[in-house]
Amino acid sequence: MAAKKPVSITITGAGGQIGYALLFRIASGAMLGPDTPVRLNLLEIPQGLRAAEGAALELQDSAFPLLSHVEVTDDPAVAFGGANLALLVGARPRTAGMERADLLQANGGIFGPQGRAINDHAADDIRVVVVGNPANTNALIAASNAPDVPRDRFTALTRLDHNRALGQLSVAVDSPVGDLRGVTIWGNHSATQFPDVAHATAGGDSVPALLAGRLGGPEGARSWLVDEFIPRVAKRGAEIIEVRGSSSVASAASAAIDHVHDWVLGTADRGWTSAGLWSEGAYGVPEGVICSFPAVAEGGTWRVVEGLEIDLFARHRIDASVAELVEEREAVRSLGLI
Ligand SMILES: NC(=O)C1=CN([C@@H]2O[C@H](COP(=O)(O)OP(=O)(O)OC[C@H]3O[C@@H](n4cnc5c(N)ncnc54)[C@H](O)[C@@H]3O)[C@@H](O)[C@H]2O)C=CC1
Ligand SMILES: O=C([O-])CC(=O)C(=O)O
Repeated sequence: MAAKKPVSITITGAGGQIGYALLFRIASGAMLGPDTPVRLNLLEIPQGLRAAEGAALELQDSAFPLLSHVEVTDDPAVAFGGANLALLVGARPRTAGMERADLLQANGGIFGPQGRAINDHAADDIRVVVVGNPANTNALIAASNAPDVPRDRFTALTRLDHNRALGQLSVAVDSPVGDLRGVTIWGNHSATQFPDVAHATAGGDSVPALLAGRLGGPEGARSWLVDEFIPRVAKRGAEIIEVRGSSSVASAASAAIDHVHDWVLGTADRGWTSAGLWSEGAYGVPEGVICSFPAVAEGGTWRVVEGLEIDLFARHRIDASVAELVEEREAVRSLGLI
């Protein structure tokens, strides 16, 4: 049998923390499966090149049978040349005294040029996931600067929020995470996100009913969701920073791998997951923001799961997070970034 052609994967910010947690798992086959060789193109800024080069040395020392080549560069045209997949991790973190507009502008300087480089140099089947924050709006900037690439190839990572929700629910209803279905993260990867369990099941049983059974009825379940579950998931990033002394790294890398794995290989019979996708108007979300939706993937394409009943409580929460996405879009538009 002819050897499979390696999939060319660009990782930006490869010399950073999440990069270091990602590279070895991708090279081991965790993302694309045990029979798909990979070629890794690591993009860094000049200050980050040595760290990326060090990681490349360690990749060589790991002798991964699936790893065909590693390239380290600070030139986006080289890094995205022929790329089939791109994980955009490198971003400008918020520093003391920085307003949101400053952060959006600084990231516009990264994701605009990277979008153009993807447009001009990537392979026709390029698929992009943005991890670097603010992930949804950075993905919007990149997509808007890549007019020749179909919009639905640009996504933002909200799988970490989804996995966090599964982790919390697993404890709350005493069910293995693998038995949980029907959880959704709606909106922005920010504190306004809405982790929604109205349609969730555990081993086939309704999660709202299980919660009510454990928490003294529907009111107890509602209080737990509003006062504990939703804020815990939405603010988990801050909790990790406080406890660990630095932001989520391994869980973020793991979620990025889950996102790409499911996008390329499909969600099959595991039900829906959550992904930040270009809105075409589903659930009343305005077109042209990158919003987290319930989503399944098949044949390399994400599809929003439509037709879910949205009650008034959910509607308010979704609308609030979408309003933030629209505000961010207006801010980057007024800065001339999209
Ligand atoms: N969407 C999500 O669920 C999550 C997102 N994040 C975000 O991921 C991003 C990366 O986090 P870490 O790896 O911990 O940060 P880090 O600071 O350790 O690494 C970032 C790397 O990106 C590089 N970089 C900066 N500008 C670049 C550019 N223009 N091109 C290529 N590389 C560039 C830096 O040199 C650095 O090595 C942050 O924005 C963080 O907020 C973190 C956790 C979860
Ligand atoms: O909160 C942060 O700074 C990092 C992040 O996006 C997360 O952990 O969800």
